[in-house]
Amino acid sequence: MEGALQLPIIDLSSTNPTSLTDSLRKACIEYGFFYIVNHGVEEELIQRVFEGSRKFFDLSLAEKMKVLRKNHRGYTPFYDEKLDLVDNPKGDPKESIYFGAPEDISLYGNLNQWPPEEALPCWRSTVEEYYRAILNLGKRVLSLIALALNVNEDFFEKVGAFNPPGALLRPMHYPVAGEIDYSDDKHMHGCGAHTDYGMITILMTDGFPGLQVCRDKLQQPQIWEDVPQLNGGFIINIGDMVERWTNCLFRSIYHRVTKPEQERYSVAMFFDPSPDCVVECLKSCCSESSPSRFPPVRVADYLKENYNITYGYQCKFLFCSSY
Ligand SMILES: O=C(O)CCC(=O)C(=O)O
Ligand SMILES: [Fe+2]
Repeated sequence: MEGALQLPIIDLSSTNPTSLTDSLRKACIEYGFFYIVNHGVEEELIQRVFEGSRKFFDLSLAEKMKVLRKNHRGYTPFYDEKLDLVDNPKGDPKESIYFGAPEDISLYGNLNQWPPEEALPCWRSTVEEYYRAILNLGKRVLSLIALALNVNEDFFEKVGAFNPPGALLRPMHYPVAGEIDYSDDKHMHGCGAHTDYGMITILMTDGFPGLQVCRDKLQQPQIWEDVPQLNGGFIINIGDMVERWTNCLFRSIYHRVTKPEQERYSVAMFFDPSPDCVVECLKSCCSESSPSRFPPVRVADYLKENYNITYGYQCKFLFCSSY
């Protein structure tokens, strides 16, 4: 642990659009991580999501296993996700649950999975309300990111990134020693080092520390800096897809969560573009002297490859629109 990082704070209530997009551009280039404040999401809704999430993870393992992840929606038990096989060879000692868009009705119906309403009253309505609020916020942030890249503000809509919606909401729980045996691996982290695969991630934590970033993964020894929760703010990071669109101008930064000293909860929304969207370097981000570093990629192919590595399975249904 090398100390806390002073991340840029982007104030969405700013009445000066040029200074807003300028500061956002700088934040995406220099850090790939930033806070947003005055975002319009009610504190009361955030508290309800955390309260429901604690109650969900408090259910018995047998109850949680009834909503075990299928088609990339549902409960992911401890050690299911393998993000860093060096430090966390058994997988990450955290549990989580994935939700897709409430409106995402596939051939198989809505794929989200819910425990019975009696077991967890109002959980479904709270999660759906939060999903819609963060989806709107994410669309707003992505339109500002588009302006910061000097493309039209509806760029991400126009390339089909939201049609159908690919964003996944994921409440997470990091237990303390006792519930999890950390003793056999002293380097183990709550969440192994990784980058996020999508466009952006919008994260809220319960305020307990743990999140760290490594701004230069090639530098040895690596320097990991703490990212504290900012009161009233969301933490946003750039994902691999925006890094590829911008030819590494906007950076998808390695991050992890340390072994928790207190029980810790967080809720992330991953803005993955739609499966059939093709991500290709923006013209303004490459030239003869600085050619594109990545070939165009179909989002379904990129996500499939990465989810297969981290979960070790074929995620067919996640991409059912493309089969
Ligand atoms: O729980 C956190 O603070 C971050 C988790 C994370 O980075 C992820 O799930 O991708
Ligand atoms: Fe992440």
